[in-house]
This record gives sequence, C-alpha cells and structure tokens, in this order.
Amino acid sequence: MDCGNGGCYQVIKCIPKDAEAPPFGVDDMTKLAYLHEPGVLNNMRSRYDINEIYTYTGSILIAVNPFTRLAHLCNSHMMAQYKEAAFGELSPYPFAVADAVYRVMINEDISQSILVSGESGAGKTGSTNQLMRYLAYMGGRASTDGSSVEHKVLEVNYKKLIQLLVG
Ligand SMILES: Nc1ncnc2c1ncn2[C@@H]1O[C@H](COP(=O)(O)OP(=O)(O)OP(=O)(O)O)[C@@H](O)[C@H]1O
Repeated sequence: MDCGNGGCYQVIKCIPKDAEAPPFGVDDMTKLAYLHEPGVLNNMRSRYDINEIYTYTGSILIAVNPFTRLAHLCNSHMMAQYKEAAFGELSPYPFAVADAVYRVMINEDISQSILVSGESGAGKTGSTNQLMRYLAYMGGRASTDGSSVEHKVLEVNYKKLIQLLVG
C-alpha cells in the first residue's frame, strides 16, 4: 500500500501453513523460519507440551516455569554430560550456559556475567541454583572439613542475591 509519500507500504507474505511450526518445536528460536512473537510463543508452547521447558534464542536461554518436578531434568549425570559437550550440542539447559561462561572465564581469562531476568515466580531462583550448582561442580574441590565447595555455595541464600541483582 503506497500512502502517497512513497514510504508507507505493507508487505504481506504468503506463508505456507506449518512452515514455521514443526510439531515439537525447535530447540533454538533462531532456527524458526520467521522470528516473530506468534512464532516464538507457539514454539515455546509446542515444547512445553512435551515437557521441554528450556529453549535457546542463540546464546539466550528461555525458561518456562512448569510448576511441577520434571523427572528427566533431575538426572544427576547431567552435569558430567554438559561438561563434555559444546554449547548447543545437548538440549537447552542452565548447565550449558554455565559451562559456556566457565570455559571463557578459564580459557580466555575474561570475567563473565549471567543475567537472570523474569517476572516474579518465573523460576529465576531455581535457574540460578542450577547455574551455581554447575559452576561449583566445575570449580569445586573438597575442603579440609570434608564439605565440598558445591555444598557450601548452595547454602547461600540466592533469593536475596537475585533480589539485589535484578530487583
Ligand atoms: N524448573 C522448575 N521446575 C519445577 N518447578 C519450578 C521450576 N522453576 C520454578 N519452579 C517452581 O516455581 C516456584 C517459583 O520459582 P522461583 O522462586 O525460582 O521464582 P523467582 O523468579 O525466583 O520468583 P521471585 O522473583 O518472586 O523470587 C518455585 O518455588 C517452584 O515451585
């Protein structure tokens, strides 16, 4: 539609039905044919329906709070698996984000930050627990009193820390 000044027009694309909606979604939104709000929401919904609550958008991890314990996400061997894998090789998960920053921090000696953001009750504390757990697992050693660094780190009140960081 030309509105007279030559700069006002509409583009209407003919998108085949299901062109951007694989039945179980995609694990990285950047794989969507069209990256727009309905496509993103539909993809997250498709994944949520199969209990996949984590989805990447490039290096960003999006989490949907399931409000229930998902057994396949509570596997104690997962940290070892993510330690061996490159980013994007395994399913989206906070361990992958923590692993990526840990590698840069150790290998390239560059300080790293992870921003955890979302509305109240979105699961920020839970996700931060997972991040801290993985970092403690990667960097921790048993101390002289027998308790591991991982255990000590997880005793910290993350909730207060997050409130300070993200308000
Ligand atoms: N990955 C998850 N699996 C299962 N339950 C979850 C998960 N993440 C969050 N929950 C549930 O949602 C509740 C709220 O999560 P959480 O406390 O992490 O949110 P929050 O974003 O830190 O909230 P606030 O900003 O109000 O402190 C948790 O108590 C837990 O019951």
